[in-house]
Amino acid sequence: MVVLWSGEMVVLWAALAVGFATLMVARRWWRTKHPGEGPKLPPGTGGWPLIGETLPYLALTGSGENFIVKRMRKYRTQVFRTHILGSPMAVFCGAAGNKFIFSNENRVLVNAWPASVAKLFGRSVITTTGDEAKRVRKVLMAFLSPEALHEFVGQMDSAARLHLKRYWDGKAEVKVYSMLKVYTFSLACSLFASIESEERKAQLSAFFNVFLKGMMQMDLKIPGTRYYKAKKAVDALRRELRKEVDDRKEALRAGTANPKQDLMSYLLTTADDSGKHMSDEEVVDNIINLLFAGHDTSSSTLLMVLKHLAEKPYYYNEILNEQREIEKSKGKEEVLNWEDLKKMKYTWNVVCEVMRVSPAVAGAFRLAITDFDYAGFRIPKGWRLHWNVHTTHMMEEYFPEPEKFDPSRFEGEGPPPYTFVPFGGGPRMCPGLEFARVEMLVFLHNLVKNYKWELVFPNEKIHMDPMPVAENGLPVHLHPHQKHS
Ligand code: HEM
Repeated sequence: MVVLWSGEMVVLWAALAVGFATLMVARRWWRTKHPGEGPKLPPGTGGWPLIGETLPYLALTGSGENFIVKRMRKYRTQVFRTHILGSPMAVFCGAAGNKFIFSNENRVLVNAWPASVAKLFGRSVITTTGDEAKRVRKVLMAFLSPEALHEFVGQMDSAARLHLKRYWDGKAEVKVYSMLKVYTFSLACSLFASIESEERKAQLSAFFNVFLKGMMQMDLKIPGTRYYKAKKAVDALRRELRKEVDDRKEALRAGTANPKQDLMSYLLTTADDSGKHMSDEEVVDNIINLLFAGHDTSSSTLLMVLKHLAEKPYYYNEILNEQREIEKSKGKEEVLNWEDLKKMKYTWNVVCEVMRVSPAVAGAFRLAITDFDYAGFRIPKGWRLHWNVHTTHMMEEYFPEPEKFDPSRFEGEGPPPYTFVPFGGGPRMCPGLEFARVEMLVFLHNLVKNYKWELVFPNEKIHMDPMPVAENGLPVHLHPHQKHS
């Protein structure tokens, strides 16, 4: 019997491993090119080895709209294939594609974030699927439903007034982008965890910004890299919020905290259908999750609203008239309530039109959990799936003259189903929609009734990173209205 010395063994195993890997790659390539009988793969290309079409996807706009529009026109199908961010991917276009994605969660596809991102978020709403996701979302909705939010409108109004007083009043110029981020983060700290101290908010915000910068990077486990720093920052956030949870539990036991005072209290006291409560870790992870999903999205949307209103005085004036009517119906110190929000129809139509032409979120990703056929094409199990907001919003067949800014599109019945999708749709639709609507309307009410504003750089560029960001932070000249006697 020949005895191989350990060096030979290593070489043999290495050769076997390389051979096996080559076979697997060749098999996958063969299956892609020759899917056998039945429907073919959607039209498209896998691009370059390994990187696929990631570079052209990212290069065009940072969120892929032009990349998608170009291919939609070229292939003239409801779905095309590409290879981005390390996976073969099917891109679903238009209302039919959105409907398919939104209606098939847990049947043929599931919500899917890259593993490195999921690791940072722990066990929370965006990382769970199936029954677990339904359970978590149901508990979250105890706080995010319109009924629960009725109670928070006044608090949001007071927060908006305080923010404007502190950061805008008396200034000739403000940088809108950073101010909006301060507003939405501060509001989230108050309403999610009753954190009011400015010092504490600043500390959490610092951790949070490091986390945001590094979360979409590769997990290289190398000190100094963005992902490594993000991991450290999210661990610190967890520790800080865990302290808040411990204090709150104690206060709830002692009867000195209200079970409905904020998101944290709701999560600690709301049981799921089987009577089980979230663990402390889950409460913390879900608060971090909502801070992430719910503050940059609203501030980026408000950024675009303020830009459009500065450029289009007609819509600004119409909004001002609507908000003045509401103001007139109230006492000076009286805060806004749910009934007032119902009267802000015109303002909301303008916000919707801004979200149509300049959406904050580009779309989302899913994972095919089985082979399936769509529009006459075969989509293999394991592929990533993408639906895109902006491309649908710019389709002539749903929105005539799509480049034209026209809030009247949202009057009456509004756009047909699955065509206006800034918040997604189906079981994974944004659960923060109502929260976002209230926080944005309350802010706009307070801003327009006090100020008009003018862009310092009228043609300031907006780029997607991955949400709309203004090149210079959108500085504006502030013009306070004359006070009525
Ligand atoms: C204008 C502001 C906002 C926009 C445009 C927006 C948009 C979206 C979109 C497009 C999705 C993905 C839906 C999908 O995967 O199909 C999403 C998910 C989500 N949003 Fe929002 N969002 C906003 C504000 C908020 C706020 C304020 C909160 C929390 C208070 C929030 C919490 C979430 C959560 C937790 C998810 C994940 C849901 C899941 O995976 O089941 N969002 N949002």
